[in-house]
Amino acid sequence: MSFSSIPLIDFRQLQDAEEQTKASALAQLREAIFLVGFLYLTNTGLEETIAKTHAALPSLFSLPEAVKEECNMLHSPAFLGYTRLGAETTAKRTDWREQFDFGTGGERKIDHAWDRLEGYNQYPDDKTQRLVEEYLAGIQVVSSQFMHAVAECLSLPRETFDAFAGRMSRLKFIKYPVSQSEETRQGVGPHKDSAGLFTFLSQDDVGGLQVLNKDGVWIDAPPVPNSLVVNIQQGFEAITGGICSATTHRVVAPCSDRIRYSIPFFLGVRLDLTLDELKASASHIVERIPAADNEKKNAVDVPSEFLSPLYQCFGEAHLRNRILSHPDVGKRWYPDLYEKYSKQLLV
Ligand SMILES: O=C(O)CCC(=O)C(=O)O
Ligand SMILES: [Fe+2]
Repeated sequence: MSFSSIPLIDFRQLQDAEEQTKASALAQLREAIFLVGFLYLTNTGLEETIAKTHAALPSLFSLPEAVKEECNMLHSPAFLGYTRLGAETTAKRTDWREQFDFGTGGERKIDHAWDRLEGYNQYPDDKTQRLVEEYLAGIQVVSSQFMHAVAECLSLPRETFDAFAGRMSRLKFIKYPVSQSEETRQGVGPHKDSAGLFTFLSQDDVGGLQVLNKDGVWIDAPPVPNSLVVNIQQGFEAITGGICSATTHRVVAPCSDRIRYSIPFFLGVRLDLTLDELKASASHIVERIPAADNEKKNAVDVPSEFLSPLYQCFGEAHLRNRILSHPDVGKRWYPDLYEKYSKQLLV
């Protein structure tokens, strides 16, 4: 099978009262997730919140440098806060973007290094805090209902994936400046999202997002008005025993003279889960997953930290990913782990 376009799934139809409509939407969802590997979600009911948030991004990123620097991610062992242009690395190259990371974290008992990933937000101002809180309130409901639909499309009880949900989900506001040279064309390099189960990404109308299809070919995910691009993350990949592989994607910086803004939400997974535990607790899920042919994709793909036996649990794999993506933050808060992970090859 070859896929050069991305399926559109109507969120409202996934919970339609009319049985036939719902069954057909669930069948489309099943094919999109397990055989194609990514999708656009429409009709989420969040259109107004999303439009309002996008409208606020240009002035947020135009705040004085000193205000943005005050909430620099360097102050946060949870990797929350502001990242200036040039401070982030993916696939060993510098990403050409600026961003704010937020989360649904808070007070945690710290037993392991990765427990520190679930920490406090840093806001540049009250207006941004209100926006983030409104966005999170809406997207948390949609993402949780989406997970219920994923279970239903496998003929599993609706709540099946609730047991895997993490305490912390993440939200980012991203700005990709206009790229002026070949070195700055990597908006973000090829990667699989590592924070959890699924990503719900709102992009503006500039374009530049690409996903790797099952044939191992990069295809454009062009802007579709009022939609969210849904990607599979490494947490879901691990729950499915690696059968449903995480979506590899990247952003090639816009060649146009326009700045690009995007807003990804990463639905979190439990940091304490281990691969061994999953083998025991998720076997009834794995047996329902339709197998896709990933051979060509795997030949050119980036590795999955979550599936590596090098890490004790999801939390450690996610922490490694954060430390290597934000090396300045990693060196500051986790110097020993930075040394260790930066020398370690994924197996
Ligand atoms: O900005 C985008 O469209 C994608 C962002 C992304 O993949 C990420 O931040 O993980
Ligand atoms: Fe991503």
